[in-house]
Amino acid sequence: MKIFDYEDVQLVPNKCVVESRSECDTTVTLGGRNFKLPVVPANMQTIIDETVAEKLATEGYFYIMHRFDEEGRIPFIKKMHDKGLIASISVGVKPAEYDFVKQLATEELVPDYVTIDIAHGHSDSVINMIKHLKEYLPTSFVIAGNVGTPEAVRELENAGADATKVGIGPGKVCITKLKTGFGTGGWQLSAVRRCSKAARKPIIADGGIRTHGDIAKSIRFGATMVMIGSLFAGHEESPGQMKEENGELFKEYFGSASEYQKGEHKNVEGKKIWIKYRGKLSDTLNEMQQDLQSSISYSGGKDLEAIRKVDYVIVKNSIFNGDIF
Ligand SMILES: NC(=O)C1=CN([C@@H]2O[C@H](COP(=O)(O)OP(=O)(O)OC[C@H]3O[C@@H](n4cnc5c(N)ncnc54)[C@H](OP(=O)(O)O)[C@@H]3O)[C@@H](O)[C@H]2O)C=CC1
Ligand SMILES: Nc1nc2c(ncn2[C@@H]2O[C@H](COP(=O)(O)O)[C@@H](O)[C@H]2O)c(=O)[nH]1
Repeated sequence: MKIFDYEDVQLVPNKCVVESRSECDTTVTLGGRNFKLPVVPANMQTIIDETVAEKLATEGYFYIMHRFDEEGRIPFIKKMHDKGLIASISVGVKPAEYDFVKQLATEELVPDYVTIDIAHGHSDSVINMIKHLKEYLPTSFVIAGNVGTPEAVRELENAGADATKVGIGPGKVCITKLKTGFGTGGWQLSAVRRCSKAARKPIIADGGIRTHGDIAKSIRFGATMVMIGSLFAGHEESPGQMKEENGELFKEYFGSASEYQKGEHKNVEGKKIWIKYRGKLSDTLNEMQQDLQSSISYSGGKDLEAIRKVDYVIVKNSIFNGDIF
């Protein structure tokens, strides 16, 4: 098995067919809707809140609201639908979540997208939740995860998932790889490649994106969409605390399985870091779009499909995926 990660690979340019990078189309379709970028901010409490979700939806970006404000989900769906925006929420797999899904069906509050968000998605608990969602909310687009193997992708797809999310442990605030010895940290790009070869439905590559060029690499190896946490942390709009140190501003970014999220030190697989303040989210989104347009131009095409066909070379081997421990 050929194993590599983002920093080990470079894509090989093809002859340019556009006169300006602005001609390159970065839009993607997921669940029958078009979005401006093949990128979704991570469904984490220090990355997205209702204000950020509304901004993203209004401006034509895909978003997934986190699941950590359980009571807030129903009012959130109502608010988004009242404003004519997509409602995209997350659920877990505990018994109360089954009742929540039934309540949505009873009240005819149908989210457009539902993401099942747990650490070890290749499990009966996720398969059962996919079936429950398909029974009660058959028109919702179900994203299930997280997984790291082709077998898991097939099994979740066969259970009814409309897309799967790939990435166990490559995240910036993830310590799963250190605490358990398992995961796709250090070979996330290869895992995306293996999973996408087995997939019949879209794959969302989740975690380990450290530069905008990694988005193009994810697409080259089969991702339809890329979920990103750390590069979206630290913005003016990012939820969470800000601090000043030696005249510089920082914002917190913590893992969903960290003690900061859980409120206790039990089964902790995440940590907190401070990200240097980055300014406005729109500036980052615009720069991502420009960089991806440039990637498309180097691929010798006019849209994301062109990236999928380019050659690549392995330039080095690494296991730390940009993280310094
Ligand atoms: N993408 C990634 O690499 C990772 C992401 N996370 C994020 O952290 C958050 C919390 O995740 P999670 O703990 O799953 O959510 P929950 O705390 O909601 O746990 C979901 C259910 O799965 C069980 N569970 C969790 N981990 C395992 C495991 N390794 N084997 C068997 N059962 C398990 C839990 O039981 P019990 O707690 O009793 O075991 C619980 O019943 C999520 O947002 C998730 O996305 C966490 C780790 C890795
Ligand atoms: N192992 C853990 N993974 C986590 C945790 N919280 C979130 N995540 C995953 O990380 C990505 C974001 O990765 P990044 O490299 O872009 O920062 C996120 O989407 C989750 O899948 C956690 O506590 N532990």
